[in-house]
Amino acid sequence: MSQKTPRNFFKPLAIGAPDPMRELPIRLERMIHFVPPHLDKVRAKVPQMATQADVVLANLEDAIPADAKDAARDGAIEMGKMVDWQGKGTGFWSRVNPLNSPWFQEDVSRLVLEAGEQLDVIMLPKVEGPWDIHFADQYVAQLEAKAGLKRPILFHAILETAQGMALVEEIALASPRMQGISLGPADLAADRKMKTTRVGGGHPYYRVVDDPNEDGSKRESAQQDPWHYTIARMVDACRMAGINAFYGPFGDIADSEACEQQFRNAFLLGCSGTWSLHPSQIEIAKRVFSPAPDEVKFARRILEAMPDGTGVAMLDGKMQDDATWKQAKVISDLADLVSEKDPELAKAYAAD
Ligand SMILES: CC(C)(COP(=O)(O)OP(=O)(O)OC[C@H]1O[C@@H](n2cnc3c(N)ncnc32)[C@H](O)[C@@H]1OP(=O)(O)O)[C@@H](O)C(=O)NCCC(=O)NCCSC(=O)C[C@](C)(O)C(=O)O
Ligand SMILES: [Mg+2]
Repeated sequence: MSQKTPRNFFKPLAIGAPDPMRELPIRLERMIHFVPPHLDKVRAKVPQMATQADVVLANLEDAIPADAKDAARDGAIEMGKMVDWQGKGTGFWSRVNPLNSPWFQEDVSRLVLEAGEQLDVIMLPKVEGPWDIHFADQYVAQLEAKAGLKRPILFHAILETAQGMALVEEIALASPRMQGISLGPADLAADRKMKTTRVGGGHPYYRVVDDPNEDGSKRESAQQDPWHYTIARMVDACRMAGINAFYGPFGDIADSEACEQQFRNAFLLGCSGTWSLHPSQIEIAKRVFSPAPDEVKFARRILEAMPDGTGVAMLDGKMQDDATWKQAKVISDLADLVSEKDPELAKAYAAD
């Protein structure tokens, strides 16, 4: 048997570590905003970021130069103390360096021992299989016990390798700490030997061409989404495990239109949120990952038309039944969560 027994799955992995969570806390996580914590100027804006983003993340991994890793770690711990994260209802996460790097051990030990009470989630990059999660799980339990933490720290894995992709279901199920998974399109592209130099989004060469026209006129063609399979598979793995799927980074900061479309496709396919690398992407993510008022109103009409969620009803010529009731509930519940945080949208959802 390669799996733990059901009873042991929810036992703490170290004496004195907090009990693992059986249900994930219900949180609005439309965007995970990436902060380079070694830069004093950017770190100074963290209190402001905490009022704008649902989650603020101290990034210690890629994009932080090797000679700034120590400063980034110090900056991340300072970020933990700069804001009353739980009081504010904003998530505080950190992306640590990978397990095979010279920085992982110190990243995790210092974060848990010095900022463990504030830290909601550790993001683990380049996860290859469940063994990576098991190792980090045990290590964090030891540290939680040492720090006397009462609330367990959760894990978020990034899918960045072909092997991680092939084992995504096992990764999603590896521990009760698993909160979610994001797509890492840049590393994944490299590992798969995709011929791209972008961070997410489409590619002008990846397209479908219409059949030839009889008159020989120019054939229509359109770009396709090279991430469709990956995102859909990630969503299935996450939802099977009862955790959340997230899109990830969109590197062309200047192309807000393409960013919005990529985010929207992920939202429609089931993702709860995305990453923002630049302040301008926070607004895009907020727009996309909050359901549109028209959709919310229609969803609530479905719920009202079928109060106990069974039977059949017609709304505007469209058949509704138990399954559309469930779809409507997803949208309505998300709108409730958004409304708690956003009075403007609460008003728009409630308006006739
Ligand atoms: C892209 C960069 C260099 C452009 O930075 P910039 O300074 O050139 O941009 P700007 O437009 O000139 O900045 C305007 C203002 O916003 C500030 N600013 C700018 N960014 C931020 C930020 N994030 N948070 C808070 N403030 C920010 C910036 O400091 C400036 O402030 P100022 O007006 O007071 O001078 C910059 O935005 C940045 O460093 N972003 C984070 C990048 C990052 O974390 N990359 C790694 C994640 S993606 C990844 O790892 C891939 C993955 C998953 O692993 C895989 O696919 O494999
Ligand atoms: Mg990466």
